[in-house]
Amino acid sequence: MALILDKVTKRFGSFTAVDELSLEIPESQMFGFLGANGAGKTTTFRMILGLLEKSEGSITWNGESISYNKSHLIGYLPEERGLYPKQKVEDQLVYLGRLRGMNKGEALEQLDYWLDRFKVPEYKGKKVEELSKGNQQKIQFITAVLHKPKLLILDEPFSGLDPVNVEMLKEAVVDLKESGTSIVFSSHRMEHVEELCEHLCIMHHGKPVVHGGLRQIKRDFGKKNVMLRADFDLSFLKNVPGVTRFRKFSEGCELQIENEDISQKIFEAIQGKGFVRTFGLEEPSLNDIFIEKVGASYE
Ligand SMILES: Nc1ncnc2c1ncn2[C@@H]1O[C@H](COP(=O)(O)OP(=O)(O)OP(=O)(O)O)[C@@H](O)[C@H]1O
Repeated sequence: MALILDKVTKRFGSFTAVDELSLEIPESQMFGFLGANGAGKTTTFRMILGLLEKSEGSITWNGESISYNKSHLIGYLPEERGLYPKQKVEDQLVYLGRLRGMNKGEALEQLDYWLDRFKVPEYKGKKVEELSKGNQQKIQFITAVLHKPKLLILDEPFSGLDPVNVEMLKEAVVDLKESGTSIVFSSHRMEHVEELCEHLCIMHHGKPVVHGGLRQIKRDFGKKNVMLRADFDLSFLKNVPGVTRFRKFSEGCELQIENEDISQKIFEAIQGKGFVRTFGLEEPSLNDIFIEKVGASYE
């Protein structure tokens, strides 16, 4: 069973923000949504949650329509964080937990668990406005997961966090996935999606330009990368037929090649030229795939 979007479209007046989007998001997995600003990710999430009316199409979770406001099975971290600045963390989260079907004891137990896990137990009695932006985000994440949702939608969960907190949050979502939660998240950082997701979708102008399993997407792309480090100038390799991109860096270069066979030609071309320290054939990165399909990088 899964979350299924069938030809989902959202129009704002004459502008189409999401255009006949069909996706199958498998259960108990992590699904990544990539796309440039304005690609339609948040609009899609809001339609999945029933917070925004679809213009066309259908969305079902395990065969039934879903609504964030009616179901305690869904957790949501919105892009526009929405905690009350003047209220204490404890009061606010107990209140929100109760709205999601928990009693006070359960909400407090979960709150303590998460505050300890995020190494911030002292925030319990603080007002939200007293916390830094990144720490407010951790509290907002706890709000989304407090009631142990089965489907968790996270809009840009890692944005604005320092590297230590990014790791902490990543570990938390991996654990949630392993305990059976289905997680859908958006990110501008392709390496996060690459690291965490089995399935993904790259949105572009409201359409999915790439969609499916990460391994299959990379296999279908065909092109590979060759990493080279050598004690001689490698620039001549950009002229080898089948080399589609040449990137020089301090100690070597990265070549994008049309297919795996070209690596043999590269190997032959460097014979006898000097000392080669690294020669590696690598899968394309999601960034490579994004550049090819969308024509621009996020970074
Ligand atoms: N309420 C609205 N009225 C009119 N246009 C809207 C509305 N909400 C979103 N849009 C437009 O729909 C498009 C998709 O927006 P959306 O917020 O879904 O993008 P996104 O992929 O989440 O972008 P970002 O990465 O910047 O958050 C944008 O062009 C946006 O301006």
